[in-house]
Amino acid sequence: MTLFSDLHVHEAILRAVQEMGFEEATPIQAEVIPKVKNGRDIIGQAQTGTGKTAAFGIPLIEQMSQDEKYPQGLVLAPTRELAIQVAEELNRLGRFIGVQALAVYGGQEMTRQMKALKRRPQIIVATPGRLMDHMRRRTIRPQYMKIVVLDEADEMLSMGFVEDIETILAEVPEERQTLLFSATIPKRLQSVVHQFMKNPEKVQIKSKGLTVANIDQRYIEVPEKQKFDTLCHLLDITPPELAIVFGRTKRRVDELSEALTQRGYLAEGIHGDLRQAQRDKVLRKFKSNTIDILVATDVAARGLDVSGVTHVYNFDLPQDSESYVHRIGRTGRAGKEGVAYSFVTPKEMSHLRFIEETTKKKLTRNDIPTSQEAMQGRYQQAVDQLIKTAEKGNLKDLEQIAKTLLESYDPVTLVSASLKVTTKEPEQVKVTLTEEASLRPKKSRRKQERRGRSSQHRFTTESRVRGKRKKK
Ligand SMILES: Nc1ncnc2c1ncn2[C@@H]1O[C@H](COP(=O)(O)OP(=O)(O)OP(=O)(O)O)[C@@H](O)[C@H]1O
Ligand SMILES: [Mg+2]
Repeated sequence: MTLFSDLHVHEAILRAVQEMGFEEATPIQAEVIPKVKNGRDIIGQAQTGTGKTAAFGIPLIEQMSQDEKYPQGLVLAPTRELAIQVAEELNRLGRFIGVQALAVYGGQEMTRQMKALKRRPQIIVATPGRLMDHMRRRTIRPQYMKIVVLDEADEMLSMGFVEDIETILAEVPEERQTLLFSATIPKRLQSVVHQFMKNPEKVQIKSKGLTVANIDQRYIEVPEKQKFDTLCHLLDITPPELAIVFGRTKRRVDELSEALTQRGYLAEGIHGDLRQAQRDKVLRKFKSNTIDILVATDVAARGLDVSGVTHVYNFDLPQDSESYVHRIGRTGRAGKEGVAYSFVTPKEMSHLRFIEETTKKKLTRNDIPTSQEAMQGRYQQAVDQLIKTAEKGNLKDLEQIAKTLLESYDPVTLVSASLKVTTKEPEQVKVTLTEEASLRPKKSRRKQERRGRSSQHRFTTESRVRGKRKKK
């Protein structure tokens, strides 16, 4: 066990860390913090939800000086939501030491960002496209940057941001320190990565596989047409606290969130074609538990840290095993337990085997849940609701009515009837989703790696659009 004080973290940051409730450093933090302080370039790989943000955030904040006029630290992130989240975490860590971070991302008014830049934050957290806009307008000058962090580096590089990152780094002083983090750093990207770095040291937290042990990973072999009922049944059998359902395309996400709403679940969708204000609103509702199901494309797969996510459903199996790792990693964070279900069509079974081989983790097979099981689940929810209400008390107003009813009916009939009234109706609403084609069988990993970087194919509609980067 390593305490933050053992790592000689600045006192003001120690205070912040305490307030955030961190008792000890996670393994990646314990390894990375001293190394960054020594000035090394670092490639940090550790599983999802293990505190990589603070691993780079703490030493980054420590090296910012308060009297510089220009930003000295830069964090690049692949999505807007992640940029916002990382800036928030840095601001929490930096609040007592007086270091500020600002998120700068597409879809937000330029004027607003320019105004915020006038407050002279020491750290800029940005999506690459918007940062380049600011650099062109000279509203952000990278000449004084000392440290650059590429969070979710593999995603940014395989998304088609390589040129942007090259452009950005060309303007950052050579003698900078470069840090690169992700839960997955595929071999095929290592040569790209090295071009941005000086003799980097790889820090990899040893683990059995790419995924965390506290996620219970299951799969259900299910024909495309039965996926939706299967999802509803699972939601009824074990209602999640918060759940994320991943779909392959934007259309899929729209249709799914609509269908779930029709069936009475509190769900909303998020994807790259929505206006930023809408994306923010949906995420806010999810974080505040106003909705309990977030339906998303891979735009929500990377880095997002929402506490209380108990379940992830891969409604559609992802193309890449990296995407699988990150999607399911939205649960089981910071040592908590989580469950991840993946729906696999019969034709996709070989693709599932490929994912298992890459992540070094076998998934547990589950049968398709039956309507009876779902019905039992709904009854159980009614029972829970009844007991909760009974235990809460404050039922005085109804007591007399209850007594009168008991004079004419027996208690068993009455309780059964009240359960029936509170039980959620079974699937009456007919729902039809546009069918998605099964994924083509994936080549074996070795063959794929031999084919080199050209094999970073990304077939999904979402990724193709994201590849154009402005749409992110
Ligand atoms: N030392 C710590 N003790 C307890 N909780 C921590 C600690 N460090 C970070 N956390 C919390 O753990 C959660 C996950 O951290 P973080 O988002 O940095 O994970 P990550 O490794 O970047 O995951 P991902 O690969 O999904 O991006 C956050 O809520 C963070 O505040
Ligand atoms: Mg992260």
